[in-house]
Parts: sequence; structure tokens; C-alpha cells
Amino acid sequence: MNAIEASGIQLNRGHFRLEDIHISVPAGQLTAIVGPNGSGKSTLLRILVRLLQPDQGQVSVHGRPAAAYSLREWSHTITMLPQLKESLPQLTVRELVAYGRAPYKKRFQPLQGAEDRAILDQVMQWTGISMYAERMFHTLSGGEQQRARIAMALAQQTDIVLLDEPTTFLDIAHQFEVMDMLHRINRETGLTIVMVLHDLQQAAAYCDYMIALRQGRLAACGHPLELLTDDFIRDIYGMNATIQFKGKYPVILPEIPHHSGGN
Ligand SMILES: Nc1ncnc2c1ncn2[C@@H]1O[C@H](COP(=O)(O)OP(=O)(O)OP(=O)(O)O)[C@@H](O)[C@H]1O
Repeated sequence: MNAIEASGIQLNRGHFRLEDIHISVPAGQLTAIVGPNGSGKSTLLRILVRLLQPDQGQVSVHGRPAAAYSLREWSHTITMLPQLKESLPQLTVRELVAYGRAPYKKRFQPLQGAEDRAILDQVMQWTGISMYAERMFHTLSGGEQQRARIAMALAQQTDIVLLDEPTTFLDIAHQFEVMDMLHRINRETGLTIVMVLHDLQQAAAYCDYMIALRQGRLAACGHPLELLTDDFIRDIYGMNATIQFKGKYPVILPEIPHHSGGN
């Protein structure tokens, strides 16, 4: 069962073309979208969530064309958290997370009814930010901010969440903390999660499925542990590397030309 299917996607931006993309995103699993900088990962995510209209091609969600969903139905079905680039207005963490409930607001009703408040408490607990609920968002550390932003996306209670680089700007411990959290939420709730990731080792450690783009085209898709080979790294990233397995997980050892070992 697929949560998302995209077929024949084309987008021409002059200097950049997304060409002939056919992908399926399995329902209830963790999917990574990988590929070099500028290969079209964020562009594809924006097309999947209907923020960008492709020149050609179709996106279907739960077997139904994306265009057939009303705005309200769509906002209850799929959401996307963009990259952590923009600065947010001065809000408490609870106020920020409550933005996720906006698609459920009915006219003349307050934004936070009893049901909304229960959902906010639940998603803040899942993401481990309950103790920061009344703190100003901008006073949180990068890792805490990312968890608060993810809580906002979860508060929208969609079946599918798309995350654009959820671990970028985080130190290694916080990267794994966020990936662990997403994995746990996926396994406990069956939420379909699609993430743009740069770290292939994280993709292999946590994701069930991987979609690789190269220069605006689909280069490969499948289980990350099956896709990750020396040839894959060379073909997609143009870099020589050796993959070694540490237990179940691949470790990428790059061949760095002219590297003298740090001395
Ligand atoms: N709004 C835009 N207008 C014009 N060109 C854009 C726009 N957004 C992205 N692009 C271009 O489209 C191409 C693909 O960008 P995109 O952000 O999708 O790549 P990406 O794989 O997500 O890259 P990164 O890993 O660096 O975030 C790039 O050449 C980029 O400059």
C-alpha cells in the first residue's frame, strides 16, 4: 500500500529541470529522499505537498489524485515542515505548536478547545518538549527548536508528514535524538514520514525506503541497505568511497584525494 504515488513529474525552471520522476512512498514507513545539493529534493517535496505545480505529471495520495482533495481535506492528510531557515515570530512553544491545529479551527471558535489542548499535550510529550511549553521558542537550543517544529507538524494530525532536512544544523547527538524520536513515533503511530536527508548512514539506520535523485532525475529507489554500495556513492555523488558494515549498518569511508591523515 502506497501513501503517495507520483508519476511522470516534470518541472522546468530554465537552469534546472526535474524530469520524468516516478516514485511511490510506502504507507506507514520512514522514507528518505537523498541526493547531492541542488538535485531537486526540496523541489520534489514541494510538488508532493501541492505547494508547487509541476509542468507535467500526477501526484496521488492514498490512491486519489492530489488535485481532487479540497484544501481542508488536504490539510488533514499531508503536511510539510520546511528547512530550518526562517526565523519565527516571538511565540511560546505551546503557541507555536498550536499553529498545527489551525486547519481544524472552525469559525467563531477559539483556536484551542479542550480537544486541541489534549492533542498539543500529547505531541509535546511525544517530542519531549512538555517542560518547555511556556518558554519562548527563540530561547530554545537548536535541537529543542527542531523538536518543537516537529511537534507543530504532528499537531496537524495528518497521515503523512514530509520533513525537509530535519537534522541539519544539529550536532551529532541531537541528530540521532531527532531520528530516534521520528522512528519511535513512526513505529508507535504508523505515521508515514518522508524526510530529505543528507546523511546516508542515518538513512540506512532509520529508514525503510530510500529515493535517490541526481540532477533532477530519479537515480535509484529501494531499501537503503540494498541501495548503499560503493557504486551508488560514485554514481550519485561522484565520489569514491568504500562501504563497510559495522554489524547491520553501513559505514561510508570516503577516499579523500591527497589526504595526509591530518599531519
Ligand atoms: N524558487 C526557486 N526559483 C528558482 N530556482 C529554484 C527555486 N528553488 C530552487 N531552485 C533551484 O532548483 C534546483 C533544485 O533545488 P532544490 O532546493 O530542490 O535542491 P535540493 O536537492 O533540495 O538541494 P539542497 O540539498 O542543497 O537543499 C537548484 O538549482 C535551485 O537553485
